Amino acid sequence: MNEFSAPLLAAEQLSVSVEQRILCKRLDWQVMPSQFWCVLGRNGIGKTTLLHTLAGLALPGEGRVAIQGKRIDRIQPQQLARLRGLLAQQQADAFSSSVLAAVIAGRHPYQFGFGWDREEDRAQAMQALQRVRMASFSEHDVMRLSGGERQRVALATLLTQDPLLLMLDEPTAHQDAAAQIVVMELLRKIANGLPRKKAVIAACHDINLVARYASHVLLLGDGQTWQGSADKVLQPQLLQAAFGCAFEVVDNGRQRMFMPLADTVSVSG
Ligand SMILES: Nc1ncnc2c1ncn2[C@@H]1O[C@H](COP(=O)(O)OP(=O)(O)OP(=O)(O)O)[C@@H](O)[C@H]1O
Repeated sequence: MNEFSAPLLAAEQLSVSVEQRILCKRLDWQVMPSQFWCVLGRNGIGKTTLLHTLAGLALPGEGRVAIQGKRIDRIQPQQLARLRGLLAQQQADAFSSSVLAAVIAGRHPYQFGFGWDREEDRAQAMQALQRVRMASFSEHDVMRLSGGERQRVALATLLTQDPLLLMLDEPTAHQDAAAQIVVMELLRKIANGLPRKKAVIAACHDINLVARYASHVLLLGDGQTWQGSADKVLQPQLLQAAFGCAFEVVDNGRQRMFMPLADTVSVSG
């Protein structure tokens, strides 16, 4: 097995809990290079907790996570930061900094000695800002950005970190309609990019963006998960089982769209 045919990420019999509640039980899951997985499921089902566990930021209740065949808890932090990176759902800035400085921070897994940034680090950071359409903000203060702008700057930081496995918690949540396309196109391009060594996992809420861009879907339901190609998992009956409401499928000839049916959603308090 070589680096292209071996799983980039493997979860084996992974159970994830919060306090006494089991969010995910004995999950077996493999992410191969060049795949773009989206994780779907209702609020509070455990997408963030699962991503944090897969990233090695939280311990699993049972089972294990391996990246390129190596247990994640046995990988040195600097090496781990080259293998996987996580875009958190929200960014908290405790102090002022320029956008460019915040993005250059993504180069830390490659810095040694005093850790001063090199010209190539700056160039890489500027290129990442261009890819997320934020280059003109490079000298702005991160504390003065809008929510959507700040999130795209965080995405640029992840791009400069340049890990093999990009994990993103709701990367389109704060983005307008056009910016959502920019973000999802970028993620698909990264997964598909030559030499096909990378993969993307993104927790998402927009089923139609997922249908348009993801190659694979992990759908979390209560005590149950469904996984596979996006076409296989994005089925109205599976979505209904996971979200508790019915979906109408509209096919415009280019793409299937999933519309939740309002009269199947319980809105009474
Ligand atoms: N630190 C914590 N302490 C206690 N419970 C927590 C903690 N963090 C999360 N939870 C609970 O764990 C469950 C899963 O939360 P998580 O954030 O993983 O869900 P999610 O699927 O990402 O939700 P959303 O779609 O709303 O972002 C929720 O019920 C949440 O209330």
